[in-house]
Amino acid sequence: ILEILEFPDPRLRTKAKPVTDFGEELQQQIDDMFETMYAAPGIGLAATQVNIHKQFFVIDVSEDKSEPLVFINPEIVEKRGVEEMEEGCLSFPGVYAKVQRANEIVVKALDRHGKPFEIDTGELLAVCIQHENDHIEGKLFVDYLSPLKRNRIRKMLEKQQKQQQ
Ligand SMILES: O=C(O)C[C@@H](Cc1ccccc1)[C@H](O)SCc1ccccc1
Ligand SMILES: [Zn+2]
Repeated sequence: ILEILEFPDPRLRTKAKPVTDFGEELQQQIDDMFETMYAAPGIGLAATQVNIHKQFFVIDVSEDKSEPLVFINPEIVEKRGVEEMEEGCLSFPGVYAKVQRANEIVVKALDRHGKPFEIDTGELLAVCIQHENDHIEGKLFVDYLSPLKRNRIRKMLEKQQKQQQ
């Protein structure tokens, strides 16, 4: 289980680098991220959140952990429509906020063996891909909120973190 960075940790703002080596280290990191995501529990987890600054994330929106997906060096090549969803984030325990995102997207990425693939998807999977893709760009869902709301969330989490020290 990997430790998940919590806002306002500045490392969450790091821009991840493209993956070039698909060897053992990456394979182990992918397995560790799935284990961490399922344990959270969550339906997505980006490498940035566990302080690995490489461009990849894992997702599984299935009910029974049956559809693990790995997106490496992802590129969202098309966005259509708009939908609003109440989002959570493993880096913001207990924080939920409405975010508007495209409701249909086309994504190009590499799988864990470096093989290119493309998917055209919508609904929860599309929202999750956009949420995770933001993470590897150092963008967080609170960036879509007003500065007032973002500061309130920061103060609340800093208070929570002080109590845990
Ligand atoms: O990146 C993360 O922190 C994991 C996120 C992924 C996510 C956020 C918003 C909307 C969809 C996915 C969540 O912690 S996973 C928890 C969750 C579970 C069911 C539905 C929405 C979020
Ligand atoms: Zn998140």
